[in-house]
Amino acid sequence: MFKVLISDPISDMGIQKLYDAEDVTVEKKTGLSEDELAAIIGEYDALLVRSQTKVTPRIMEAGKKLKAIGRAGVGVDNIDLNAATERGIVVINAPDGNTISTCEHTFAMMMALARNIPQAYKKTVGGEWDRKSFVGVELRNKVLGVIGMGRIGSEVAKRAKAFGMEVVGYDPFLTEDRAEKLGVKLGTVNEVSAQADFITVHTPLTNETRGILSKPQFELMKQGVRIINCARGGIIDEGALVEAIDQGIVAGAAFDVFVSEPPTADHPFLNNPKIIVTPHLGASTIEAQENVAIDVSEELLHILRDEPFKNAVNMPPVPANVLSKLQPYFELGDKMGQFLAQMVDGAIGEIIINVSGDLADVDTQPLARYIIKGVLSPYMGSEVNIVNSMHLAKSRDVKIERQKSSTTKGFTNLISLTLKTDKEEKTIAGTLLNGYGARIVQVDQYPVDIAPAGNILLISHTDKPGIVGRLGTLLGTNDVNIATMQVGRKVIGGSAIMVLTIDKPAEKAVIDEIAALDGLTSVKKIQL
Ligand SMILES: NC(=O)C1=CN([C@@H]2O[C@H](COP(=O)(O)OP(=O)(O)OC[C@H]3O[C@@H](n4cnc5c(N)ncnc54)[C@H](O)[C@@H]3O)[C@@H](O)[C@H]2O)C=CC1
Ligand SMILES: O=C(O)C(=O)COP(=O)(O)O
Repeated sequence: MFKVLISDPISDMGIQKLYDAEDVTVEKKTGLSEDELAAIIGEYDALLVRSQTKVTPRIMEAGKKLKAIGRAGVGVDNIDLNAATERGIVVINAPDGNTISTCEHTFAMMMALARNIPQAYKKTVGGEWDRKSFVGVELRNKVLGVIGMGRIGSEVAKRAKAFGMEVVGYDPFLTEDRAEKLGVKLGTVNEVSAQADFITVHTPLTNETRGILSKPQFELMKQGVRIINCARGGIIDEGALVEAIDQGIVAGAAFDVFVSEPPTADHPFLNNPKIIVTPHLGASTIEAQENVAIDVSEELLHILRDEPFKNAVNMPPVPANVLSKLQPYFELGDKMGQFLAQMVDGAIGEIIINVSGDLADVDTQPLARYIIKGVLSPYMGSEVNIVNSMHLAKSRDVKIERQKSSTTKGFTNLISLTLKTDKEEKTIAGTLLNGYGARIVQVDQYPVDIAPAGNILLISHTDKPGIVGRLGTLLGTNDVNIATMQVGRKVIGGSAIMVLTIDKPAEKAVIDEIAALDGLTSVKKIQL
């Protein structure tokens, strides 16, 4: 039974799938301090959060069973992604479900700002009928600057066009083509700053976006510009904004987010009549909360059940066409990695993955994650998974090389895997055989046909009469039943290999006895 902890308020309707799952129990405990969360997180397989819970390295360290952290929303700046990746914890978000709500909140803020609605409301309910202090501006014919033209920024731009605004946008990934489709003029941050009457930001908070609008940009802006931030506190420098308002450059600002949330009572935004604020409400609609909770719950179930999932934040996305081609080979890759790692002696220094056939048409990085996981798992057990396998290999200075070649040796696809250790270099090759499934078809220079599963003995010996018989007798006396057996050699009387699948793992004492047989050079026990 998987245990899921929900530590922020999340729509009950949206997480119904989790409640309904027979293999999952759900517990809700909101408003926990870091100490309180650290004390209980060890019991849970998954944690579901919004933006309040700070998922620090300490929480992950205490979360020994944590397999996944789900973020019911977009921004994951409250989750330490590096710490999650190092520990093999998948972090998923729900990137699509709150786009429209946040876009609409941005518009609500822009209009409230243009017409002084919060300030006018306050006076009116206070008993004053003040019409002259709140003369606003129209949006029509104004220039809207949008920094960050992703999901939310693009939706804001579309609506701005409907309001008769001209839009100038900046986003390092915005192509001329897409800008044209959206009817948006492209500009740099400084050009946007200089041309706009309203500026709204819709980027994540990163080292590049922190303070993207600061003193130098405010100095370029038109007198009377209005600024909106419904993305993340810190993208617009809070101090520089207050200064620009005092200097009369900025006529007003609308903020949904703060550098530190909630802001302290003396925060300069809270008593400035030109700044309107909301408490991080962008995604707070019934619809958005249901959408993100549904999306994240479905993904969590996939991860817990070891099924394919799509919105991992700490793994590169895999396009659907690549996934459909590679997915059948994931298990083979994992097993080949395990097989070869148990075959070699010495410390692994380099892993070379070579693919040929149809597989060579696509980016093999996702397959490589499975292969590396397989290579490392005999040493690291369940500590390694497809999220952290690359990271763990690199952090141990293991070189990973991915190659493609055109020789398939008669197979439709072939994966060839080489491990270089400080003592030796070994290669195996595997494929999926139509109707037969995964097969290892080559061990070093010997052609073989091995289903990569169960208990395998890999024996190197000299090709001479009697060895097979002696080995069979020895295993029989020790009550080890041979299921399949293959012998491979290049020349008569030369070096040869034997591959046996046996019905139960051979004890160490039996392996030692086999190793002592005359004519044997090595015996390796491989468990898959
Ligand atoms: N206030 C709220 O409640 C909510 C806030 N958000 C925040 O809104 C932001 C945007 O969300 P989405 O549009 O869904 O994300 P998105 O990933 O679709 O868009 C972000 C865009 O920012 C762009 N970007 C990244 N670095 C940039 C830079 N240096 N300069 C300019 N553009 C840059 C990216 O290329 C991307 O197009 C996120 O920070 C998210 O956390 C999202 C939902 C609710
Ligand atoms: O999705 C996002 O990035 C948000 O900022 C929404 O945050 P919330 O889930 O409302 O705490």
